[in-house]
Amino acid sequence: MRPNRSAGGLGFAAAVRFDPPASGLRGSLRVPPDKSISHRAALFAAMTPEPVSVTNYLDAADTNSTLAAVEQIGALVQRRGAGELLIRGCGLRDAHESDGPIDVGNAGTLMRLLPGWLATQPGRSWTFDGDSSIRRRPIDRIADPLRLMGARIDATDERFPPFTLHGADLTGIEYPMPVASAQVKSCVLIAGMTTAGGTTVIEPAPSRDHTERMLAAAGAPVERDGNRVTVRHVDELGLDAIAVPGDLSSAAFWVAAAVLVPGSRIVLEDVNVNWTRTGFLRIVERMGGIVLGDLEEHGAFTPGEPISELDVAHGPLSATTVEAEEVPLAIDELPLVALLGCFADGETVVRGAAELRVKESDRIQTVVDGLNGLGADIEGTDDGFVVRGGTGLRGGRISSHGDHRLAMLGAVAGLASREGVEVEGMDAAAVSYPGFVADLDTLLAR
Ligand SMILES: O=C(O)C1=C[C@@H](OP(=O)(O)O)[C@@H](O)[C@H](O)C1
Ligand SMILES: C=C(OP(=O)(O)O)C(=O)O
Repeated sequence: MRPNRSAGGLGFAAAVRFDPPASGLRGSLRVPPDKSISHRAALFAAMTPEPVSVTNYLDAADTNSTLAAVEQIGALVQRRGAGELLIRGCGLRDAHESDGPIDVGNAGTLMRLLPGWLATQPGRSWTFDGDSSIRRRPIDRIADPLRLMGARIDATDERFPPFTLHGADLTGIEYPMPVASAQVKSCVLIAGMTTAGGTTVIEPAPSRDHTERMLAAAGAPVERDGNRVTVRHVDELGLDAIAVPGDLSSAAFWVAAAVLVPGSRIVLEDVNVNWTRTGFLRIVERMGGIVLGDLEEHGAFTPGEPISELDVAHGPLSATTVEAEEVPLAIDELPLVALLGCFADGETVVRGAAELRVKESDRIQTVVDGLNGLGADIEGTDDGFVVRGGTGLRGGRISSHGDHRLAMLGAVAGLASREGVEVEGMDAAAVSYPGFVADLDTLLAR
């Protein structure tokens, strides 16, 4: 049976209702292409002097901002069909100055990675800006290492967009990162590949490694030694083709929905199962949820990313604790851990996740307020949350606060609740998953 869903309102304020379905989610689905890998595909293609073919590129607001940005600095993007692009780049040392500011929209990844490349262009400057959410997100985390390498960055209140970046001939550094952030690591490695002696970043804990994999595929010498990642000098990148796999962070919403809604059994196809992204699946498994898939690192996709199907069924859950070292491996899925915690026996705790406070919204505050408003018993801490679970959710109304992951969290909460949930600002899902509601219809139609 179709869910009872009604939409009202205009623009970002549109509210959409998600009711518990009469039977579970069923069938198979291809989730959208990976957002992190799509951003990197466009950026790396733009840095490459020869044309690069990209297939299965994510057509969503964030990754469209990246295409617009690379066009603004001189790359030509030919759109050949759904998700199919041919990108003719500028080469590593010839990014053009842009007429106006580069608008990163809502995309933190674009705002933190592109400066890594542009900082290497001596004598040229660019201004970056974005939406109201991006203007609250710090850039000192990339400005500090880029300044140590020789670039100049003038930021609003020292650490926020809009900011202006002045490129320079950079010097290599060895950089112990104060936060476990794949965006900072990627920025420094991208900048580092033009430095004479190379550049090393030291991660406090492993984070997603798509940049390292793409660097290696493009011929940039990159090595890992424990938590140290070093990139060495390269004159130009060489890449022919990039095929983007399915996004685990988007798949995670269906994993949670299938685990929570009685009678569910679904298969998600061609999902990227890079170990640095599958922390959420390990957490779900620890809570007693059943997700079957081939999570070994083989079956490589281009360039060097493993994929698998995920076979997920409804089942009971028990509480778990997520500690700091697991956080970067499941960072964007932690709101879903809070939701699962509401249905799990015992107390679910997430610690060491203060980074959630500087995402598209303060995801500790918005998750805690949002789920408590639906009948949860969840308490925020400085660096995470504590959920007293087992009673499920009544339902009610939740705001996305313009945050795509909050919007989709609200939808899944509605499916799992007793009385249904109205999500205010569901349109925010278009940042990473424009087809979310249509895909839900597919899983409810079987
Ligand atoms: O490198 C990336 O593509 C990303 C890294 C993570 O951010 P941080 O590096 O800030 O943790 C993640 O939250 C974001 O959605 C995408
Ligand atoms: C935090 C996210 O992305 P970004 O940092 O690129 O805005 C996200 O997608 O949840």
